[in-house]
Amino acid sequence: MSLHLTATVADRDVDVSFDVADGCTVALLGPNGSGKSTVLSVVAGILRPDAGRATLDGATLFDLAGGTWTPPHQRGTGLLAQDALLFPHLDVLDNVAFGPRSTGASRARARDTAMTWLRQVDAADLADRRPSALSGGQAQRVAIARALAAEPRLMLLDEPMAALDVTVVPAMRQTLRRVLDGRTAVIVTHDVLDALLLADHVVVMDGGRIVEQGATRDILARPRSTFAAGIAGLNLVRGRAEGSGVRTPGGLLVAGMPDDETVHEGVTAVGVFSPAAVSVHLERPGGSPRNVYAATVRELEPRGSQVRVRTDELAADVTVPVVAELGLAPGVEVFLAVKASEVAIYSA
Ligand SMILES: Nc1ncnc2c1ncn2[C@@H]1O[C@H](COP(=O)(O)OP(=O)(O)OP(=O)(O)O)[C@@H](O)[C@H]1O
Repeated sequence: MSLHLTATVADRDVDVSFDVADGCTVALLGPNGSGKSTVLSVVAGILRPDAGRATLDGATLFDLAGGTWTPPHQRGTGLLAQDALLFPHLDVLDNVAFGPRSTGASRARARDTAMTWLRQVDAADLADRRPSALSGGQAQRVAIARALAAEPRLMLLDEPMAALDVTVVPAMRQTLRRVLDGRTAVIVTHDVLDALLLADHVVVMDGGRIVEQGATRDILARPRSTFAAGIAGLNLVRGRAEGSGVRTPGGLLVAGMPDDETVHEGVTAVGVFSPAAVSVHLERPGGSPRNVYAATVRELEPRGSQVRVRTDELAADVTVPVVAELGLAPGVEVFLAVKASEVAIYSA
């Protein structure tokens, strides 16, 4: 059940092309407005692109040059949105039985199938409730069962946990991990844990374009886009390779450890380093060779025994006593320092 997609939506400035291999889950990541939901809508058949072609396991979902447009209900795709959108007048069992019923199963058989799926998502005990008597998390479990009961060839999930109380998210993520295992799926998410635990591959979008894609662990370990670095919790500076460093468009030379195989003088490259490797000073530090940036503290964020100090472009993790000693607060001017040995430089 592999998906091949190429699509352009001109008025939203979205232009993408990617594949999802059989049985794999791809996470679509990217900042707000980058086009993730647009891509899902195109695949689901809710939105007609201006150009492009998509096939699912060889069947054409659309081919605009050839004039083919398969309507949403004939695509074999199951869409799970942020909100469960259950039929309010049907009880849970009949909500889930809806898919099998509409493909011709008898009432009894459809209800059997529905019960099987409700068990899969740990919601069998809710079978005779009305949607109005469900919590958000319970309703979303039922929505997952309803989508799966229709036996989709491709599952599309648009931030399925974004509307849920944070306390129910870990259990829901476990359920999704179980039911998506071995299925072909695309999940839109902002959460690094969703990417790590649910997706084999990630596709990172920005401004309607794909800026990087690859195996989840590769992208999160060696991000090449600011967005992927952000969700991986890493600092990233971009520029051109120069000597053993990266020269940013602002003229700053960031010294690091270049990956000799990919980094050649002048290529577009990134310098990537952990906030834990960054020290914070009130005076410009001298001494051992280090990269030093002047910056203004924008935000302080507690992280266990550390505090993440965010500036416009970079972040540093320091201890609480350091925050107190330096009097760090939003608006304070600081110098951030990172040793060249802590900066990985690779082509972008
Ligand atoms: N119904 C619509 N009509 C016209 N333009 C739209 C519509 N929905 C979204 N857009 C525009 O299309 C672009 C992509 O939006 P889209 O919702 O696909 O992004 P997204 O990555 O899913 O964002 P988010 O993370 O905020 O949900 C944006 O410029 C947005 O303003």
